[in-house]
Amino acid sequence: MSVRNQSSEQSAGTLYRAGFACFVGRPNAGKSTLTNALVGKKVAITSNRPQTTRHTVRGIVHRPDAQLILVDTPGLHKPRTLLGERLNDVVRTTWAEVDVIGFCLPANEKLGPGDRFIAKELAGIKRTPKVAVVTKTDLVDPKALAEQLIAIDQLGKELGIEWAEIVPVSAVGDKQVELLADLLVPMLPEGPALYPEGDLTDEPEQVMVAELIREAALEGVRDELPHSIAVVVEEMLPREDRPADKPLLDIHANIYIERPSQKGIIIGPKGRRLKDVGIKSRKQIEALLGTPVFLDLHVKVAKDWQRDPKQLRKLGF
Ligand SMILES: Nc1nc2c(ncn2[C@@H]2O[C@H](COP(=O)(O)OP(=O)(O)OP(=O)(O)O)[C@@H](O)[C@H]2O)c(=O)[nH]1
Repeated sequence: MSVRNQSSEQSAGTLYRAGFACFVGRPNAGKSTLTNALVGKKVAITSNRPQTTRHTVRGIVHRPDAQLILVDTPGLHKPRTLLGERLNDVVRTTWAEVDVIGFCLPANEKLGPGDRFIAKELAGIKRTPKVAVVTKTDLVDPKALAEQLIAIDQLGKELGIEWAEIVPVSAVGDKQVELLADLLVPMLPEGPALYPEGDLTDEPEQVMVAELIREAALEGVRDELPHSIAVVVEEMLPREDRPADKPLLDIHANIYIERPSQKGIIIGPKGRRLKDVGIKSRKQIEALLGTPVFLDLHVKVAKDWQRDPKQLRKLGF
């Protein structure tokens, strides 16, 4: 078994690498926290670069030697319906397309049926390297950690998964997060950066909120409006005079389209579509920010915004 510690030798070499990784694992395994720890406070603005990946980019690790792009996969579920099976096909396709998969397993919980279910699926993905990431190591003592490492090693043997690495990390305690990046990078293909460094922002919440609205607004009309919508969050303010246990966040956002003729597509008959976009994205924003939200959406025309540098700047590109 090769378990990596900070003292392990690190990859040398001057080649530049760029590629994709995704973290999988059951709910609460620590995937988001780890992504944030790797990427830092900045998140990717990817709205205008659909050609690079079909997957939602969660964050980009920029390093002198590499660019590691972390993408989201939808969760894998025990399929009970045909739709469930189709969704799982999407997950498998993503797994086969990324350059490396990080399988997150919390150090403080015994391997369970949920982990096994995902591991069995991973075993079917032969070509993509799989790294077992033992998360939340700050919550256990060395003995418990050692036992978990052995259990994961055995799980791999039992299911025929060859772990490229088994790496214990603590995202909260900032232990071995850097090492994890060092181990993932050599698994990426050689090649130039896929995103310019400027594609990062310090305002993750605002950008993510705009991105959620944009996704919802594009749903079902992608063919008609492929890249011609942009969303700008104008204001995010807690509503005044609310009791402390009933906060409300007011969010005002504009959906920009290029031509007046596109307005009808976004708004829909009797405004129904825009209303649905509002309901759907509000739920997701509430889940993201953990607070009730009042979402005020407006549709505006910014003529030919994709071709106008001034407009592009205003729209955050
Ligand atoms: N102590 C400790 N807690 C952690 C660590 N990483 C994550 N957590 C906590 O574990 C919980 C779940 O973490 P998330 O990062 O949201 O897990 P996730 O896998 O993204 O969860 P889903 O979004 O439900 O799939 C949160 O309460 C985190 O604060 C860690 O390194 N140490």
